[in-house]
Amino acid sequence: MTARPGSADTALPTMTPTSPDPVAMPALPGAPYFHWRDGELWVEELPVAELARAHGTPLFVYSASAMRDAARAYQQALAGRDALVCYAMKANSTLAVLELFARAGCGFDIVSGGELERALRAGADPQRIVFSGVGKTRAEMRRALQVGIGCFNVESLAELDVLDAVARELGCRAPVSLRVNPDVDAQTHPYISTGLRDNKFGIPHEQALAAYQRAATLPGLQVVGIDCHIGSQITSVAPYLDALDRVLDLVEQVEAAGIALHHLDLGGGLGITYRDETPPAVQAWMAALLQRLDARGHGHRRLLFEPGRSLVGNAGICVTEVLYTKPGPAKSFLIVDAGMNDLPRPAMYEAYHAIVPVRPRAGTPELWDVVGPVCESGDWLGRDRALVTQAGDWLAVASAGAYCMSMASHYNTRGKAAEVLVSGARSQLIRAREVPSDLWRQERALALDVVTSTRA
Ligand SMILES: Cc1ncc(COP(=O)(O)O)c(C=O)c1O
Ligand SMILES: N[C@@H](CCCC[NH3+])C(=O)O
Repeated sequence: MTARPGSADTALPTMTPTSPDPVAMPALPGAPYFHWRDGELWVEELPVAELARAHGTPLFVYSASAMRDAARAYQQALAGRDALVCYAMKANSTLAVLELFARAGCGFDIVSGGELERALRAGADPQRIVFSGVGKTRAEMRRALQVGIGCFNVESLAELDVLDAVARELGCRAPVSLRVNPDVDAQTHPYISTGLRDNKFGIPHEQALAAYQRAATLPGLQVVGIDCHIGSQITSVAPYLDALDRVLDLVEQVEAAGIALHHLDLGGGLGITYRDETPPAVQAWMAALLQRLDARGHGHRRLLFEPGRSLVGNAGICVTEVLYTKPGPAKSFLIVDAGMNDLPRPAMYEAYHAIVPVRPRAGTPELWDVVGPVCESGDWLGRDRALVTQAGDWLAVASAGAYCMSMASHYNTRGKAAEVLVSGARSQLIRAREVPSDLWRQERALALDVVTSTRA
């Protein structure tokens, strides 16, 4: 009987083993960078088990080649255009990952002062940074202006006025795009849709022309472009084309009003395969956008993109150890050492991640709920997964490169996991595992006299 990571995974393509495997396994979504060799899971030219043994678990393992190739796919699809890929670093903001993308020629999309400092620390060129987000503070604006960032993606009229004031205080002009909310359904999970009129993001497209006219009158602002990001994990081209049409309608109106727009920022959001989704390849998706741009006479414009998930999502896995098996009358649980604090996506969005044994065993699979050690019933990583496993085994949670470590928390005073980056047959620890004292480093012992004894 073939061990499978879950009945739904049967939709994944079957991979030809490089040598006779004791147990044939379907390809992971992160293939070919994560692949089966000699009956176990490998990342590039290293066995995953070797990394787990060396660094312990939970452990995030990333493929540098997967990240580099993903960035290259964008750059190749944009070859011959004046374009910049700004990695949306919220997807995975570990410094070494940022350094990798900076060296690959990417800029960055940031959403906080913290992300700005991380990007600078990683060697980012401030001119290649765009600053999105609905709640930028004055202090964040000031710092971004002082370091000379490329563009603020302004998300409300109120923010325009504040940015104008901050820039004038500093005696400079802030480069701005307005983030337009085109009211387009991205057909994704409601929590990660951002381009509908009900969402908090962007300036409603009906108000955008007036907003541009206002921006053009403010002396602290320099209008440079237009921006639109409609959501995340988008798996079809149609919503992008709808949004692009709305953006181009606006570009034409804004320029007819005498306001020049230098660049178009078309955001990020391209989806990846977690289970059986079939998002368009970057090349095909981009070709459709470029064709529409050309057809409408805007092909000469500078283009910015803000991809996150599609650059890193399938470039990472999380390796976790089975601590206990807990068969029960209603449900059988595999209790593993990674929890919702490490991998929040299932708890937050009921998201699916494939889960496979690092060293598959032969046998008859049983159905398990894979759960973490955190004291919440929502602390699950996978439900009803068909697995052959036992305590002490390592499991790999696939597609864990995006929105896992960057959304990890310290809940239950659990330190964050370690991270390893692999390139060929070499690996580097890029984040050491946190120890408890790391977690209370900023806390202070009680000094106030607030406790009176309740004892008689
Ligand atoms: C403004 C902005 N740009 C880019 C992204 C990146 O999205 P994704 O990771 O889906 O490519 C996001 C997240 O949805 C975002 O909010
Ligand atoms: N955190 C989400 C994506 C949100 C993108 C941010 N705008 C996820 O894990 O899928």
